[in-house]
Amino acid sequence: MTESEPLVTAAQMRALEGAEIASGRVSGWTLMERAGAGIVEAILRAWPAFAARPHSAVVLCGPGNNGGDGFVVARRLYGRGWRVRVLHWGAREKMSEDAQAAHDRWAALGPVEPMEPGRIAGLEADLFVDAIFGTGLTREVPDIVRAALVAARGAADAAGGRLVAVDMPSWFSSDSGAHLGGGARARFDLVAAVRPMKLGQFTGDLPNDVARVAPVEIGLPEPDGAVRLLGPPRGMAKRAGTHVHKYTHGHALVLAGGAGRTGAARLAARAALRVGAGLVTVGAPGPALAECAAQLTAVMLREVGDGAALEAALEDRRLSALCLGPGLGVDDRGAGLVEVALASGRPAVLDADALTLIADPARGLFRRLHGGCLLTPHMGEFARLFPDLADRVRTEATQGFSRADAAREAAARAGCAVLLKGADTVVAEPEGRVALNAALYERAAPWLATAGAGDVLSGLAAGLMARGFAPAEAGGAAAWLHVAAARRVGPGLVAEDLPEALPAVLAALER
Ligand SMILES: NC(=O)C1=CN([C@@H]2O[C@H](COP(=O)(O)OP(=O)(O)OC[C@H]3O[C@@H](n4cnc5c(N)ncnc54)[C@H](O)[C@@H]3O)[C@@H](O)[C@H]2O)[C@@H](O)CC1
Ligand SMILES: Nc1ncnc2c1ncn2[C@@H]1O[C@H](COP(=O)(O)OP(=O)(O)O)[C@@H](O)[C@H]1O
Ligand SMILES: [K+]
Repeated sequence: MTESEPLVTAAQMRALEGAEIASGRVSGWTLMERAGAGIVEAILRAWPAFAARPHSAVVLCGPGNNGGDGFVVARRLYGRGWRVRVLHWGAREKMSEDAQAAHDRWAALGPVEPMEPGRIAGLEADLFVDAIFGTGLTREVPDIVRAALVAARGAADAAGGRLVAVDMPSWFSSDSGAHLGGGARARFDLVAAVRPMKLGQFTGDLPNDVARVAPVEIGLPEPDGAVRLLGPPRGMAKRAGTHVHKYTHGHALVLAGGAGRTGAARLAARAALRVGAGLVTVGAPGPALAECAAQLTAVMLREVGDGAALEAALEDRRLSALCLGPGLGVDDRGAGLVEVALASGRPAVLDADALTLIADPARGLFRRLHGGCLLTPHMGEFARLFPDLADRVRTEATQGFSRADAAREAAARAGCAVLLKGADTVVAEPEGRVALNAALYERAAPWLATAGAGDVLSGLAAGLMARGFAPAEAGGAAAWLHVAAARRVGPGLVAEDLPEALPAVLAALER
């Protein structure tokens, strides 16, 4: 995968393909041929034994161009000496011209059998290919498709074979990754994803049922307005030079809650320092100072009892970013700090308790958000801030409404960047740009589901904002680094490990 890979919706894919064909640069038939050939290559790369000698395959073809791709795959495998059976669901005459051509070229080589699920269960093959629906899926699949995919998975398991999806496993929304197969489930060993890949391959339910996704290049140009799948962040190295000193890299202030509750802010502060802020200070109320002092060394400490104290601290213009939320408390002191922080216009990460405070309409904080803010909610906090959008993710995902759509709309309303956390973290900007950090597939980091991991994330973002990165850029880089650090530590990870794993992650980025 490239450093930042575009992810599109079905509509964007159709527009891109349509424009490319209309331009005369390429025909639909050529695209289908490239897709089929590329999918076979992806399969052979995934399992070297398949490349070493011919095996056997069953290809399930549907009524649209995804089925057309399936016919090309069948022909290509046959050409490599494979034993291939093709089961078709749909009428040839109703297919597009290109898909009909693919059908006919296969039909000159072997039979096209009707797709009967009862028959699939008894088939023995090393490879089952699902080419029933791709980006054209619009609603819940019919029973026959459900039964066919379940039967294909069962037959593959019985024969020690693999189940591969062409472009999309046929019962998922390519826009939201929502499952459209009722209660039926099947594990897919590979999704061979035509480029640009689809948003639904990296969010929603789909990643839970797919072992890996391999991109298939067919030569379409870069689309506009795509969600960006984040790769390693650039520009993380600290600038060198004779005029560079710690203040060059900014000063982050992390505000802590009361005694006995300062752990979250200390975690965030440590992360901000490790990610390169020149200085980091924890601002704590008087009764919590002793506890913080006992725990902090490189991170500095200052008493910040209330909003007025924060105002005084902010007279130091070198304080270049604030972090509020982890362990802050949802009382009047917390609200006062959030109010002063927002009024100062200083770049600020707002997480956890700060989000709860902002969600409370009686406090009137939401309308004070500005372009220098980054909100970092998990889905629960997001639902407090944007209940209607959270509802839509739940109820309209089957119609294609994604977490990315929700975050985009949320950022527009808030007038600032919104980072919605999860294994599929999305970062949206008010102008509509969205990036996705996928802790999925070869980048899975299940160990991040541990208490305090979110506090570290807000510290990372605050540290990067202190260094001068814009909120969305800082959020995206923080999410990527967070996962990279978690993967370095692996099983047994606790939140304290994450900042300590950063030097190795940052060093690897500089190599
Ligand atoms: N867009 C592109 O640039 C390219 C697309 N290609 C392939 O074409 C696919 C998209 O093809 P299509 O747009 O023809 O769409 P699909 O082949 O995904 O499916 C569309 C067909 O399924 C029917 N259908 C949709 N949902 C249904 C449901 N729930 N129950 C019953 N029938 C349903 C539609 O009426 C239509 O006949 C891609 O996924 C990819 O595999 C490739 O051939 C190459 C290039
Ligand atoms: N299964 C998972 N895979 C990858 N990342 C995860 C997973 N679960 C949670 N995370 C990440 O871990 C962090 C958890 O943050 P949060 O929900 O605020 O928890 P806490 O408040 O306990 O720190 C988020 O950055 C989230 O993206
Ligand atoms: K498919």
